[in-house]
Amino acid sequence: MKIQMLGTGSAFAKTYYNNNALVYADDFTLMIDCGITAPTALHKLGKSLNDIHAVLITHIHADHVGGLEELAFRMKFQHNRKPLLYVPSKVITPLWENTLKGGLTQDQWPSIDDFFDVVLLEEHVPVMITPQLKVEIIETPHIPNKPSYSLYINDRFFYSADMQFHPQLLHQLVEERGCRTIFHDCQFQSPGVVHACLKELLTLPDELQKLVWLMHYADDQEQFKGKTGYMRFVEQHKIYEV
Ligand SMILES: Nc1ccn([C@@H]2O[C@@H]3COP(=O)(O)O[C@H]3[C@H]2O)c(=O)n1
Ligand SMILES: [Zn+2]
Ligand SMILES: [Zn+2]
Repeated sequence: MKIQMLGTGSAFAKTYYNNNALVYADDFTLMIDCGITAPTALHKLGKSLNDIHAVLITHIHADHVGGLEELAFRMKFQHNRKPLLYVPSKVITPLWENTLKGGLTQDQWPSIDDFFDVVLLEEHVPVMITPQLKVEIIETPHIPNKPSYSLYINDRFFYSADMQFHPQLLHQLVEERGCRTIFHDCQFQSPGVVHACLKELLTLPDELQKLVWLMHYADDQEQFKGKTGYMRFVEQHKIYEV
């Protein structure tokens, strides 16, 4: 499979788009998260919303779901179809009740099912989105009592959504589950609190750092080139085979 970040920016970055991704497999395009800037980033890449077959949501911060209202309305009015929406079961109610309902609902469309074909995801139950795209959600710590999920794809690629530093999970994925590439959010400022910060990620052993690519970074990313140990930066819009 291939992955192309629509953006690699932190929630408040202004020179990078929101940390959302396009995953390509079997002529199918899955968007991972759809933040405020996702429609603009797609436009910048010359892609139509109609090129997106499905969207997967990790948690309900606006840099991950703020573009869903536009996506839902434009799919309905311009493309006359309902996109597939993969959502962890613990996230579906807050996504509709706390994020989308206010803007989307009207008399004849009272429910999220009027806009999306929803597929609920459960931990430990991988889903075959296409024959070449297997996705498993892993609940990872981000904000207390707000469910947030990272992804383990095709038994070899870990995509953190927004998560606190969790070295045990990274070790387990690499040493016990065959993980070969890790895309990880990274906050430059310490302490991380709700994200892994660079200082924490630099405590990972060299062999693990070599698998790590940093994303979800702030506007001052350039200043940190050469200061990330063996970890590399993901570049937005570049296509990676993983
Ligand atoms: N307790 C919190 C909650 C939020 N935040 C900031 O708000 C951002 C929301 O999107 P994010 O990408 O999860 O990053 C969060 C923090 O920058 C934070 O720093 N501390
Ligand atoms: Zn975020
Ligand atoms: Zn978040």
